[in-house]
Amino acid sequence: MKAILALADGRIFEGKSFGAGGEVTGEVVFNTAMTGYQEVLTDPSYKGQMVTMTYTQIGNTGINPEDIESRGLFLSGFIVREYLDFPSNFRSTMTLDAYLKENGVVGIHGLDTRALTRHLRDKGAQNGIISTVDFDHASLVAKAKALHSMAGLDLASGVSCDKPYHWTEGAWKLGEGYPQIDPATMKYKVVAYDFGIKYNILRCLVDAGCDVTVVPATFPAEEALAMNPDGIFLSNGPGDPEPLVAVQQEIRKFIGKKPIFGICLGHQLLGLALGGKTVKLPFGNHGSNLPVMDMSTRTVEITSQNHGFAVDLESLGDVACLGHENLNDQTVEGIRHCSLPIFSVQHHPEASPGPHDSQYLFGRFVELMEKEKQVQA
Ligand SMILES: NC(=O)CC[C@H](N)C(=O)O
Repeated sequence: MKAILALADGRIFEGKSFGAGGEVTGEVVFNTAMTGYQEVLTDPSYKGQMVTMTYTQIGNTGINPEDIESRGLFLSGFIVREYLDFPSNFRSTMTLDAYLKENGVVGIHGLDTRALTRHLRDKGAQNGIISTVDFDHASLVAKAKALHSMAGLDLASGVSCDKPYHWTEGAWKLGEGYPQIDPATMKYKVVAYDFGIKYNILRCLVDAGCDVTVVPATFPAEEALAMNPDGIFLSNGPGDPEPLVAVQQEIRKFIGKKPIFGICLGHQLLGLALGGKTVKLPFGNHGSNLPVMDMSTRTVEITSQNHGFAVDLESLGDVACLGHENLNDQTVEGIRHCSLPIFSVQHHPEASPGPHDSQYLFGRFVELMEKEKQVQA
């Protein structure tokens, strides 16, 4: 069956349908990861977006029940060069096509994703529409043009959990799967704010020795402080951080009281809570092969990233300094509070998919909590 992708600036790509049929809209972004499409599909930070993979063959490792990063699929469309319907992977239990159908995600394949990526890189990420029901170019472009920009949209509240829960699962091991860890053996009590949290972040926190309670995006800071945690974690999530004003106000209540670690949207929210500003990037960074420098050690790490917004360093004045820098576009990749045990990164140390170079950051969070414990003792 035919499918068409139309961009708001009038560019049209014709291809074939796979996954669910219908008509969907969203901001079109490109992801440069060569593997891990299942983790990309289940990353809640893609809510409101349609993702094109720059890697050409997608579907060849199928879908398995273990590599999911959240309770569902939140992106609206999936765009690939060549969809392969015959997976070869000992863990695969279904095809990508069946998975997208089951979850109502519209897919398009057989289009020139390199031309699409170059277009987005040169003109910027923009709204688009995929349709298997309307093939009129002018009508599709008009619908794409009428969409609201990603800037200004609060999407995190829609993907967060509804009530607090305890997380006890550790990292996956070949032949063993995911272990359940006894919270009694965990040394650090962490309250993790869920703005669209990826499961592997929770597993990495558990592996680092944290007893994790996940709380909804709107959870009052007073209630979190009443749990007497050793640290506060702020998760990744979709959309623009700026409209999440109430969340920023709650985060401010932890500053000076608890060690804080933020990832991606959590990092941007922390920047805003510290009095800084965020900006929308032309096409962002989405992939698992992006170089970053840790400014405290000048070590380069290859990272997993998925963001369209970034913190503006100058707006933070002398409250926080540059913790990490993106070596491709020199954007702020992390910030460190000048005097308090507070830091955050724009990239994803939990990887999933991606290299594990940055996993040491969970250890850094634990070190900050340990130091605080000793000061309190
Ligand atoms: N992965 C994330 O947390 C993304 C953060 C934010 N939605 C952005 O696009 O910049």
